[in-house]
Amino acid sequence: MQSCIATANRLVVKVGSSLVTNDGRGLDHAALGRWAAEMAALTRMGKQVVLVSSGAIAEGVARLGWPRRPSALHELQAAAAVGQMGLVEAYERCFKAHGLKTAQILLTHEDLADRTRYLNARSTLLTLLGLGVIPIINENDTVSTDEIKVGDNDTLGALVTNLIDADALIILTDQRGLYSADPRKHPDARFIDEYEAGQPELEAMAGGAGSSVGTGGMYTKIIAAKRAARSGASTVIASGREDQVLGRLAKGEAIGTQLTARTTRLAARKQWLADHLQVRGTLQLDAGAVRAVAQQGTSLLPIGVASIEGDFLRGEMVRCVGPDGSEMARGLCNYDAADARRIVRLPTSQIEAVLGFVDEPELIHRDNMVVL
Ligand SMILES: Nc1ncnc2c1ncn2[C@@H]1O[C@H](COP(=O)(O)OP(=O)(O)O)[C@@H](O)[C@H]1O
Ligand SMILES: N[C@@H](CCC(=O)OP(=O)(O)O)C(=O)O
Repeated sequence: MQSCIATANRLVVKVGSSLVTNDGRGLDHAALGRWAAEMAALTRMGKQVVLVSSGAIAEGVARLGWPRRPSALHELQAAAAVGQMGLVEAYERCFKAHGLKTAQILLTHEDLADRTRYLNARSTLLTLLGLGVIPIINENDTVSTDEIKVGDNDTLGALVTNLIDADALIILTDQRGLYSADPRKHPDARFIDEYEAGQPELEAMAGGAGSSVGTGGMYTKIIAAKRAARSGASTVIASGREDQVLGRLAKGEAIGTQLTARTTRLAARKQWLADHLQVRGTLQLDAGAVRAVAQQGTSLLPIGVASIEGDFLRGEMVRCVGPDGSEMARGLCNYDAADARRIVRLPTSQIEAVLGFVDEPELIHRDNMVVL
């Protein structure tokens, strides 16, 4: 089997607390340096890399000289604030050694649940990647209370994977990958090389929370892989202590456990389009446009739209109906309702003359449309 990382262009790499902090003893600077060197090599191969790093609380606990991880929320939040400083300072230094700039992004659940904030987070991350910067993400633990937090960084890694349409998620941890049972308790457990993400039997293999340093254990990694697979991204769970783990995966070597997404990214996106978004308006297509979209699989151009109902913003979901009023497709409109009204029935070449700008030549791009 060739690792899915070989063909992935955009990657999210998640590293867990026990790895980052030497099992809670304090930041493992040598390990951070090794991962930074490997991620730098990936960027030289043309891949875009986002790092999701845990370890703020564990590092804060070590810096404050506390004997163990506290349980009171305000103490955890205080520890996170102290530890996050050390984390980003160390990463900045490690990436700088390879000529790479870093950016700190602290996210909360609300940033990913609220549509406007979601789009802002997405566009900031994509801008940073376009600039060749390595975004380093963690949950904003100091302001996240139980009710509103993502809770663990495996889940955060999957949410970020979906947020930026990454091709794959790599979860580095303190085990070689997934075993048929927790290897700490079952030394005879069988190693899993590859499995289809989202299969229920995986959840049975992963016990509860793992080490005393991290939060998730293997269970949250399995659920993260299931989540990432919904947007068509496969997940690799591997040991962060394995020599050259990222570089070897990028060369196609099968290391760790690969949890493969069954659907392609495009098919997953279309499923999401079909299921999840609120419809804000209606485009009435002429018979020629219905034929082109439904039978020839083309994008929807303004010339094929007779009229528009509703009030929607650029990027919002609209319904496409035929001359008989029946819904035949849905998609994300490239223009807001007011601009779209001004360009319907016109050839693409006239968009600029009418609006003074061209966002996209089509009203709805094929990739952002699902035909019903
Ligand atoms: N089926 C399994 N295969 C491998 N590890 C497992 C399994 N079930 C539970 N675990 C435990 O999960 C731990 C990793 O989770 P965790 O400590 O939260 O790591 P991280 O900090 O990297 O997120 C392993 O050390 C292991 O003890
Ligand atoms: N945001 C927390 C990480 C929580 C977490 O999920 O840790 P882990 O299970 O080690 O990935 C921190 O930085 O301490």
